[in-house]
Amino acid sequence: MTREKLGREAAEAALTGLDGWALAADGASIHRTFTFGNFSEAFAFMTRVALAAEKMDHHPEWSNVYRTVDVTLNTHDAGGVTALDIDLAKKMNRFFGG
Ligand SMILES: C[C@H](O)[C@H](O)[C@H]1CNC2=NC(N)=NC(=O)C2=N1
Repeated sequence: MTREKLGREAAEAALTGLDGWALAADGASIHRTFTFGNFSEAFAFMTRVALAAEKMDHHPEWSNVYRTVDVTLNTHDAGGVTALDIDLAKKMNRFFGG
């Protein structure tokens, strides 16, 4: 099940090969900071992610300052990290990579 909470080891294993993402100290969320060339690039990324997130019905907790976007992902119902978070993190990395 995609909404099944991943334990610390499973979450860490899922993050290997996912550039830039780290598990929070409490194991309940994953984080990445994306840095762009300028604000327009950062906002374009957020727009693409927002549309994908809405389709998934899975939404990032994020903030944007100028050309950086800080992202936290978790699954509220599960109270931690699930495959949905890993899927959204992968999509973000793909959008970031071009
Ligand atoms: C009802 C709706 O499916 C839920 O509230 C969705 C919406 N977006 C969500 N986004 C995230 N990140 N975690 C969730 O658990 C979540 N739940």
